[in-house]
Amino acid sequence: MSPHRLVPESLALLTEGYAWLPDLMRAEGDTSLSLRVVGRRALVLRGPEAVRFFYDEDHVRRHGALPGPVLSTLFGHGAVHTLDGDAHRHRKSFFLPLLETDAVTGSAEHITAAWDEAVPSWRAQPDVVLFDATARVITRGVCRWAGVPLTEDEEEPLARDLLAMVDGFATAGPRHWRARRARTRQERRFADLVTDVRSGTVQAPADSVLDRVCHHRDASGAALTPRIAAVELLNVIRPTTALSWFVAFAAHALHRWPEHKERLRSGEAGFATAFAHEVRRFYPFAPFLGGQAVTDLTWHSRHVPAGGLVLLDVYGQNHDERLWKDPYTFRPERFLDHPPGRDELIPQGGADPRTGHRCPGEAMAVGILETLSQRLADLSYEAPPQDLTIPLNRIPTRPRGGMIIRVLA
Ligand code: HEM
Repeated sequence: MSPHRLVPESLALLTEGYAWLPDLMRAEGDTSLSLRVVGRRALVLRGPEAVRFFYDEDHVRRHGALPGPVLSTLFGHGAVHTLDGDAHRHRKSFFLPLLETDAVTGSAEHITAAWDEAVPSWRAQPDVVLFDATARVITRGVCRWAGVPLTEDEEEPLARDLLAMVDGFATAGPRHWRARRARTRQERRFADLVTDVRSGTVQAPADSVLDRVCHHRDASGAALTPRIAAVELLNVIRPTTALSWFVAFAAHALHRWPEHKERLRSGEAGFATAFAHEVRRFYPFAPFLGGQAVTDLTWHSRHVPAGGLVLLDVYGQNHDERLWKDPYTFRPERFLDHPPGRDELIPQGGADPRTGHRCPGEAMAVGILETLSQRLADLSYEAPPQDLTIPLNRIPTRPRGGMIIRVLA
């Protein structure tokens, strides 16, 4: 096989989705790959050792690596995701308190309370699209926890915009334009909120996420502009609401393998955590991560010149049989026997979140997914006939019908 493929790979990504890099790796019989992506040389890699290589700032930088359409929808221009070195470390320090137990338990408590408030209204409806209903629950809970004021009327439009920003980042056409409009609208609204807090018109609860973003200073010592503060505030609220994808997947898993319901209900030590990890490993969400080679790089005899792309095959690594026995079997027990190694399970990035780009919301994501999976197992509902397929050529994907449930009295 030729070392550098010349097929229009951006097109392959759009048509093949999550299977794109794993299929190429399989054809190569290897854990790394050289190819061209929109005319640029690229190195693709996976595995715990590759994770450490990828997260070494002497090898890969993020600035200039993320395409404009991804920034205009998913992350926001000027976001922490795009920074390197000192600028990154300073900005990241705003997010690091999310790793603390207070944030993990506090956010989960607020979101679980919002779930409990919503359940009676679900009973009154014939059918509930769990994906959409969960987004509304999480939006209410995370805003309360973060100190962001939100009236009941504002909940649904905000939840819809937050989902749209994630849903439209990897596609052209109407989903993408909806995502851009959603981001423009919410960046404006959150920037106004920051301005109001700074002027004293709105009170932010002391030490809340809202309070902290208004006072955060960058490496230069300057306060964040209202727009950048809005971008980073959204980088807490938006991905938390994106947990709706994992909750829909958790419901899908409980539908296909209902034996896990009893173990979730029983409160068995460690099982809910193992279940949350397996949902994050098994189901597709982030396909891969990308950066730019700082210098000419060689990985396992494959080369990429300075300025070329380096892609970490996230979905492929989470299903690599060298790391996971029977990778396509949903088996939470694997994490009871063996808690995930730092650089093995990487649905939210790898290496150390304190120094690199790994997701600072990972512990929150696991905590929220644990409690909402338990709530789901406790809920009395049936799933009416619906399309449960999860198309792998759609990024991000989910059960086609959004997991429709009928909540019983
Ligand atoms: C649905 C659950 C989530 C998924 C799948 C997810 C996934 C990811 C991934 C793949 C990255 C990129 C890592 C890298 O570039 O190396 C990331 C970064 C990030 N995530 Fe998450 N995340 C989730 C939830 C959260 C939550 C709940 C928060 C905050 C409360 C959060 C905040 C962030 C931030 C701020 C970054 C950028 C970090 C940096 O560049 O230093 N995420 N996330």
